[in-house]
Amino acid sequence: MSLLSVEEALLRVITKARPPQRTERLPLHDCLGRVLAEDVAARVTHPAFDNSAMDGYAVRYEDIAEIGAELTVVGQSAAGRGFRGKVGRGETVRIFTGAPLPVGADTVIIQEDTEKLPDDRIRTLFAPAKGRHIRLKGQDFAEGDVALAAGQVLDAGRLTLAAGMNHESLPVFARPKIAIIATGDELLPAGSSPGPDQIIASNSFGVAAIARENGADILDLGIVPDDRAAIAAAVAKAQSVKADALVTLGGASVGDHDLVQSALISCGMTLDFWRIAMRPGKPLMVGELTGMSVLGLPGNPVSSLVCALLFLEPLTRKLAHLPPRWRLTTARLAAPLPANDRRQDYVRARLTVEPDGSLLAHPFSRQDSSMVSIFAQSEGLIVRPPHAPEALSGETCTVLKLRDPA
Ligand SMILES: Nc1nc2c(c(=O)[nH]1)N[C@H]1C(S)=C(S)[C@@H](COP(=O)(O)OP(=O)(O)OC[C@H]3O[C@@H](n4cnc5c(N)ncnc54)[C@H](O)[C@@H]3O)O[C@H]1N2
Ligand code: MOO
Repeated sequence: MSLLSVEEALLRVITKARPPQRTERLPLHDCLGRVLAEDVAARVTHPAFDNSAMDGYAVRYEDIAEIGAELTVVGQSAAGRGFRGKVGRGETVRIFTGAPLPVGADTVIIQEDTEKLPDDRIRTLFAPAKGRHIRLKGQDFAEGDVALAAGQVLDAGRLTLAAGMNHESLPVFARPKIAIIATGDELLPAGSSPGPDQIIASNSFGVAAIARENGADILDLGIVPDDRAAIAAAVAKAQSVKADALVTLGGASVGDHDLVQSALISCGMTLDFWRIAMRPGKPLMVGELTGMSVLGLPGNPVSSLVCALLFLEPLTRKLAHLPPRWRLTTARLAAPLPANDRRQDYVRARLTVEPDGSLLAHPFSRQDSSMVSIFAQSEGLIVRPPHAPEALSGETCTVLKLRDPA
């Protein structure tokens, strides 16, 4: 059986996904990490008026071109309370950072470059260039300038700019809705008392976390038994809330109780592919059901998490209009690895930082895809391409980073 490569599988997941065009208007504080749905133009000009960048004195350049000029202080311009008069020959106005530049002045001399004389007079100790320490009206942006564009992700700088442009709310794309169904007769919710042969369903939490941190809202449809009608009922729920994607957990393999694929096909799903050359995660299934992307993840906890990182994360980001996240980096192996077979391997590893800032990857000796404790301790996954030869300690390897090393 020839298996689809990880790259080909990812390409197929991504090219078929259609990002929803739903938008909403949110207060700025709720916009962090959201994606702008429209271009945004400035409602004001910034700076709104010529103003001082420093605390000092507003002067006429021609008066202070020579060091040692003596000037009379005729008033004060503070932020929010400007000087209404005019600066004439031999005159200056005490000015503070952000305060409007008075009429007549064209330069600011900082107070450290002056000394006070009796009778409200000052002497200059330095001759700044003409126009020094002045922020000109509109030098940042002018009313009507489109300074933020549709598709941009809102971060600290862009939120500050939006507020500065006098927007209290912004039009953003709605977060895509992703429904999750855990399947398996053996599963019980976390916090319950497992009887014989029962286990706690854990995967939904990690899979939901991956979707959430990449911009999705989650609809956790809970646990359904290995039963076609029960699976169909849960799928109908996902359709009724118009989920943009459906993720199933478990029942993806070839056992007699692995019914997810056939149940979904009975519901009308078009199967795109099933099974890929990857470890863990071989039984990944991908399809489409009434406009909903469907990802069938394997039940083993580590398999479902690795598949979620490799396929659900990029799918979610596309549905959320977010750019791809670049998780790959390089490290040196702290231990040798055996030659690989035909499946691209994602080897759980701890990462440490060397004194020169480079990363060292320490593969765990136990890689069973049921061992969620090992995954939870891993800072990265060493990527072993299909048929990679044996790797020696100290060799450079590619790592998919899960979190920053401590
Ligand atoms: N004959 C073959 N057997 C298997 C193959 C194969 O190719 N031929 N593939 C293996 C691989 S690889 C994987 S991965 C698993 C995946 O199987 P399923 O997706 O059908 O998963 P289940 O059988 O439902 O569960 C596997 C394992 O994980 C536990 N599980 C399931 N759901 C959850 C959950 N939500 N939270 C925590 N743990 C869960 C379940 O109890 C099982 O122990 O198939 C291999 N078999
Ligand atoms: O690919 Mo399975 O996910 O090996 O355990």
